[in-house]
Amino acid sequence: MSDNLKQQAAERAAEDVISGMRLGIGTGSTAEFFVHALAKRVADGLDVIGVPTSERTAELAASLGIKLTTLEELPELDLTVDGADELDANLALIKGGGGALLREKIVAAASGKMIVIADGTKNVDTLGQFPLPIEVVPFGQEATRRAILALLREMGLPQNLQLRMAGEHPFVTDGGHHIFDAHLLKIEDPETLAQALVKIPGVVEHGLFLNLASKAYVAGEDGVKTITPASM
Ligand SMILES: O=C(CO)[C@H](O)[C@H](O)COP(=O)(O)O
Repeated sequence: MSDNLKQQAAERAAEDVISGMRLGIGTGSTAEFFVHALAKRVADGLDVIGVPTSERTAELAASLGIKLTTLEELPELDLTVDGADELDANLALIKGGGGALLREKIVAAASGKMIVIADGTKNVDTLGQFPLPIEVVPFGQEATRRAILALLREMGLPQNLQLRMAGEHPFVTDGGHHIFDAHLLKIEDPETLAQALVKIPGVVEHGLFLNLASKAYVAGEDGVKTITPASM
């Protein structure tokens, strides 16, 4: 069922794409539905060029005949369409469940607009039930972990960090980094946390996407709802 809802949200976003657009293309199962919907429109003559946010998305999009380039070649994009692990009413997001948060954030920030696509289970009042991914450089990782724990303690947040694993080894991102998943339960002040995390040496990026999304299509039993942030 949730797959069907993801597909509905993705297909709605594909309708917003017009010929000539330079597109950021997200990562994850919902984004994959978007890639399929986009590919159908490309087969019907839509002329777009995409920058994928992961190797996985690049492979799928290329196999379906979507023209691709890199952010080096095309550093300014019109629109990024991507999934999310959580979104609140203001379109603050947690992303990175699929491990692509760094490229996803760079691509979203280089885009004039970002549309989030999700099924209704991703909608939350307060971010934090989904563990917050924090991408770190492997060098000195234990020192970085301790610095993150000290910050969480200072902010009165649970000090529960898990190194993401892929079988017996740490999960490695497309950028060659590792990920700590922070189980925080409720992030009451995402702005302060976001600003403090990036100041820690060794932290490359985190999965709080704030003031990046301009619109979300969220699919539920009663159809696809459009959400825009109250503050924008
Ligand atoms: O941030 C992401 C990948 O890094 C994904 O967008 C997020 O994990 C949602 O994935 P899915 O659409 O499979 O539920």
